[in-house]
Amino acid sequence: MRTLISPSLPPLFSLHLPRPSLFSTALRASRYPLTAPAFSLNRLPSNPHRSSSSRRELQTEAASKSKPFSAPPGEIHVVVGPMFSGKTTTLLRRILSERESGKKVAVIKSDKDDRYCAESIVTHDGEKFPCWALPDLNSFKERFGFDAYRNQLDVIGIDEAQFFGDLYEFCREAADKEGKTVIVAGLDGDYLRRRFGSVLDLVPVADTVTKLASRCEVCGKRASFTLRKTEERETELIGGAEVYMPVCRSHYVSGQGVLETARAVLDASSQRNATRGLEATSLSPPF
Ligand SMILES: Nc1ncnc2c1ncn2[C@@H]1O[C@H](COP(=O)(O)OP(=O)(O)O)[C@@H](O)[C@H]1O
Ligand SMILES: Cc1cn([C@H]2C[C@H](O)[C@@H](COP(=O)(O)O)O2)c(=O)[nH]c1=O
Ligand SMILES: [Zn+2]
Repeated sequence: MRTLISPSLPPLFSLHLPRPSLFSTALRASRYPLTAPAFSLNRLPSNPHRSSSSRRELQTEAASKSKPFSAPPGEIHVVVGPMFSGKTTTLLRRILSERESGKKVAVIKSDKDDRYCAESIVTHDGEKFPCWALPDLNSFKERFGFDAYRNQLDVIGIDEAQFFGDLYEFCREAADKEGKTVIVAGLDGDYLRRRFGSVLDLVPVADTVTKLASRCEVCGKRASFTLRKTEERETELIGGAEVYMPVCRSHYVSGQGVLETARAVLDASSQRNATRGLEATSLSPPF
């Protein structure tokens, strides 16, 4: 593997390029487009064939091209865990603390989650904070106002992040290019412990990742998983304690095994009942 940049030398002079590489070709073709902070304008190499005024022109041109990169870098913080583990509570605390320190904040949640209240994020303990309930994250900038987004917003909280298909693109752009701090709360896994939406895709671009735990409803131990108590099998199913319970690993494994069998039995019986005009109902937890 070849090291292209040596940390001990100034960035532009430290490239070891034995023959034209993609990097040097692009650099020549676009006349110094690399104006992100790592490539400081003061270090533009002096070219004996250029006058100092044409160097100044180059620097001005480069400075104007650097605008998209001129926002200070933002941050991405991801908070995951099963249901009832305190994700919304944690998001709320961090948002309040950012606001107390003078930052301008906004919170977004998926409009799919219509439990409790449409215009607020609400914890399972009833704490609330006003939010934008949206179908996707891309619509946020327009709804908030492009100007207000650019100039009057520092911190964005996102709750129920598993429901946003454009989560990864939105967060990366907000933090990398727009200098925003993004705090993301969502389920890492669904009721079958499969990755949920694109929350986990954020891990490589996140500054911090926190996995919270709840208490197992059966034995009181640490609960890292969510068990669905009803017969439904679709991935997305909005609900609270009437549908889901937090469980530890051993109660997930035993419960899920029994529930899957019960779902299969119910499927078969509902098919039989459908032909007789009856309907199957919900399951009881198998503990
Ligand atoms: N089985 C449960 N049913 C209802 N509420 C619960 C249950 N277990 C814990 N809670 C409460 O939910 C709170 C966490 O709520 P919240 O922050 O909304 O969690 P999350 O966003 O992770 O679902 C806990 O502090 C606890 O008081
Ligand atoms: C496990 C699981 C959950 N959901 C839904 C249920 C709730 O509406 C939200 C999670 O809310 P919380 O703030 O984490 O309590 O997600 C789902 O649709 N599918 C699932 O498998
Ligand atoms: Zn348990």
